[in-house]
Amino acid sequence: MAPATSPFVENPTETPPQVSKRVTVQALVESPGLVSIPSNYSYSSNPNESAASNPDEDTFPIIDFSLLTSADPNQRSKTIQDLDRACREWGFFMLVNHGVSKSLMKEVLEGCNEFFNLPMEEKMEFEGKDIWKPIRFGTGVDVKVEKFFFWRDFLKCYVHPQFNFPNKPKGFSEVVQEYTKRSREVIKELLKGVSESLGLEESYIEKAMNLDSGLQIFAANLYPVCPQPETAMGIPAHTDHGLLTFLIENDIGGLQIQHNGEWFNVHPLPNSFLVNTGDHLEILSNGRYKSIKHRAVVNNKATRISIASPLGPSLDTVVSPAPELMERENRPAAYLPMKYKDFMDRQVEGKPVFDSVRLPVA
Ligand SMILES: O=C(O)CCC(=O)C(=O)O
Ligand SMILES: [Fe+2]
Repeated sequence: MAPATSPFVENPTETPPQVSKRVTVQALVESPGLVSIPSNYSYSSNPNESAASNPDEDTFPIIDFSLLTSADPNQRSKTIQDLDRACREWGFFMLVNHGVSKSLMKEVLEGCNEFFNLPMEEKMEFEGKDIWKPIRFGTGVDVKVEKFFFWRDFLKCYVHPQFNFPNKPKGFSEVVQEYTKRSREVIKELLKGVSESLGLEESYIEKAMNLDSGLQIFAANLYPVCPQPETAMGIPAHTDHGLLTFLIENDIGGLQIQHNGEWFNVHPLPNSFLVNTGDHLEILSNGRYKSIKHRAVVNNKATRISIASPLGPSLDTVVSPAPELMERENRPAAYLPMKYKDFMDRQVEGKPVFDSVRLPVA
């Protein structure tokens, strides 16, 4: 187990000696004369990581939320078709005209910046290893790759069905409560469209996934300026475990997504939400919508902040492919049923959980 003096580990493990006293990336970059990164932040040797290119501007899907909620049935059904294509072909899209105000999004990003700039001892109050801790501050670590550390600090809070958030900086909790409430409403509306795009009744996902007590997380990521950006990694390739994730960032760029086996840089349009499908939408849709791998790289120019807010089923929901879908398509289940909480618990134990629920037909 980690010694008590080195608290910032995402998974219980021994803490590498190189960083035992240097607890966050932010503290590391503030140390005088840092010109190169400590060896256990060095990621370039991983053979699975490859360079990314930019997608053609007009190929990355954009969904106009106002058309999805339009009173004109033709516009709505056309948008549902676009949504289907975006989820099938990319698993990522930009959502525009979503109605969440520009000023609220800006306030949330600024508040996160203020939170990360609080004195260390104030943030330490929220430090912890237990993923079920409702408010958790820490730094990214990968115990599987030789105790490797990522160039990322984070604040992760469970914001629904119960709202948990630090009481500082002053007034920030209220801002985040409003932001997560508004984004949850938009995700729920999108999931109505997704239900229809799967040929299910509009409220299918909401009911089957018990979204009234669905798990929503507010995950703020801080990627400080890195002296050797090509060597470090912000977040390694992963999929998100919920249904849909909303992502915003402070216009710095760094997200890369996998598409047809290649990596692409994604720069969201100003004030848009970047939306991606998660593991449980893949399971529910019996593999029609794949949960797409993505990662965040770092840079040597400016600090990047991103905020991911995924919405998933309620923790006690057992998720399996929608029976109506399997019947209609005459396809067997490609995934085993599993309770959402068990799925998350297993993931933390480092087990390849998504691969273990996926059956050979997927
Ligand atoms: O920072 C980013 O762009 C990605 C963040 C992310 O994938 C996550 O928090 O799950
Ligand atoms: Fe993610």
